[in-house]
Amino acid sequence: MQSRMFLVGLSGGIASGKSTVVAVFRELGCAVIDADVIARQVVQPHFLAYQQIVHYFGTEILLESGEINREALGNMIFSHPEKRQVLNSITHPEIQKEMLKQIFKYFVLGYRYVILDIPLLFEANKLTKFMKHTILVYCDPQTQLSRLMKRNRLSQSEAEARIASQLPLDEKCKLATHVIDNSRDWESTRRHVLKLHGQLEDSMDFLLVRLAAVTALAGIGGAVYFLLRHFVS
Ligand SMILES: CC(C)(COP(=O)(O)OP(=O)(O)OC[C@H]1O[C@@H](n2cnc3c(N)ncnc32)[C@H](O)[C@@H]1O)[C@@H](O)C(=O)NCCC(=O)NCCS
Ligand SMILES: Nc1ncnc2c1ncn2[C@@H]1O[C@H](COP(=O)(O)OP(=O)(O)OP(=O)(O)O)[C@@H](O)[C@H]1O
Repeated sequence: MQSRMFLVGLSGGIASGKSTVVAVFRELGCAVIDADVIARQVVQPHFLAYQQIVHYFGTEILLESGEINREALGNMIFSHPEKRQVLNSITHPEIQKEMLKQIFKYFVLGYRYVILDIPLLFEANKLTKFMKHTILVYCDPQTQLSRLMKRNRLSQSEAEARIASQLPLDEKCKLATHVIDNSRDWESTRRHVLKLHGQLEDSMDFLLVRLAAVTALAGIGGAVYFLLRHFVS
């Protein structure tokens, strides 16, 4: 097991391309934790968040199977900021607990860094202080809108409401340590991810070099102390 590990936060806007970028990092063997996947797990029936959601939003947001109707809940929260706030306050603590467990798992497995894909990373800015790097997956506003409308089959006003529920991408760009522009074709995004992956691996080497230097200095200090104690009276 390695002794030092660091966290890399990855974020973006709705439909800006986080999953697309993360797929390349996974292909390169990186450990990735996806907050959207965890957000789906923690609202399964019998989980605490599920019970709280049904209690607040009512049984009309349930499918016949008893599972949460995500489309209905999405329509409700993206057009009502106060309802969105309630859903966030129910789900976010559960998501964070599960993320911590998974970070620990990757630490035990010996990974030197873990990429945390968190859509609301910069909105909940208290998380960024734990991260050595933050990556923002950007795409220009028109491309974001059209990709979101196409993928989720939304009208323009529905898609705009979802985009408006998050900090503007231009603002997030200023807060990130790295920006990947996903406005163009897949291949140009892929090239950018490969380059950034190289930088993350290099910063890992730098950590190892620092660790080696500190160990060497401690060894030299110990040797000097030993010589002084035994040969200088
Ligand atoms: C509202 C829900 C039911 C919609 O589900 P749906 O399957 O349609 O979308 P999915 O979960 O795949 O999210 C897609 C994207 O929507 C955006 N989004 C999701 N929740 C929120 C939110 N509370 N505020 C702003 N944007 C959000 C993110 O960019 C996310 O990547 C779902 O997103 C949810 O439960 N959200 C609350 C939990 C949360 O904040 N998740 C974001 C990760 S921390
Ligand atoms: N470079 C690209 N060229 C064309 N289409 C793209 C590109 N990148 C992503 N897309 C498409 O845009 C949509 C959004 O991409 P993706 O799902 O990766 O975004 P996301 O940020 O993970 O979204 P969300 O946060 O809403 O889940 C998808 O339908 C995807 O296929």
